[in-house]
Amino acid sequence: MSDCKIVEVKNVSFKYEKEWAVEHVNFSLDKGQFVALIGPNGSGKSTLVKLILGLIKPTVGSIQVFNELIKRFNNWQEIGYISQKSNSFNAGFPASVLEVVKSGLVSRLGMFRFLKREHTQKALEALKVVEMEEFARSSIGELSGGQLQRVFIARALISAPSLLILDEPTVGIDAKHVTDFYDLLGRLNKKTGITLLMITHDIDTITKHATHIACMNKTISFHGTSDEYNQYNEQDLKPSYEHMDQQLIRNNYVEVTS
Ligand SMILES: Nc1ncnc2c1ncn2[C@@H]1O[C@H](COP(=O)(O)OP(=O)(O)OP(=O)(O)O)[C@@H](O)[C@H]1O
Repeated sequence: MSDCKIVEVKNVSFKYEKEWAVEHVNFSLDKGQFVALIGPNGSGKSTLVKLILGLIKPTVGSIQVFNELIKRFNNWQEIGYISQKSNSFNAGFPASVLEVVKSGLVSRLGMFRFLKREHTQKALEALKVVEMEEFARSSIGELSGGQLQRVFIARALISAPSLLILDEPTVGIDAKHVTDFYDLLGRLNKKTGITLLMITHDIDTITKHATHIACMNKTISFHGTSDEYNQYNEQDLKPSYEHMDQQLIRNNYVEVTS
């Protein structure tokens, strides 16, 4: 499963104007992994994701996606992205769930060319994957936060990406539905082999679902399997946010452990 590097970040640092937001990051994502990226507020997680998406360029270092340097990569359909902003989607927008999912084809087909019957079929299939097909004809405004996130995943899945990146997708979803949502992502990852990279603050629950955990505080201070992360925890070495702060201050950055 892990024969192909989906993302390879090599010694990347990035600064916005004067402040370094990301420092000396070495990080890779292998095919089929479900990686949770955790770390305190302002630790550079979203910045790392923006770098991987090519939205900003590294100040130092290089990034490859699907074995290609990011500046040469143009197959962006391979990457689905669900941003933090999707949580603030205008629920009053007059569209059905099906229409929202089909809009995921706009970047591939252009506006107004996603209305064919085969595209409706694809949208229904994507909704089935996220267990939301019964809501296809509902208005998007009728859905709960958790249901809305599933619809956004379906919208991302309709163009069949190999990598799906999610930036704090559970903000505003109640605890019970957060677990259901992570269960769904875990099933999606196992069934389809899609690679997942997700920023989250749900440190306590995410190890049950993700295959790997990466901890960030400007640099990557820990990157290993969820079991390795739990062992770290048992030895009372869990890279809690406070611990990560101290490490960062002491060492400036800490070597990746895997
Ligand atoms: N557009 C920007 N211009 C200037 N500074 C920025 C910008 N975006 C982020 N920063 C700064 O870069 C640092 C890293 O921010 P980033 O959003 O990547 O962290 P994060 O770990 O994703 O935080 P959170 O968990 O709160 O979303 C922070 O100090 C932040 O204030």
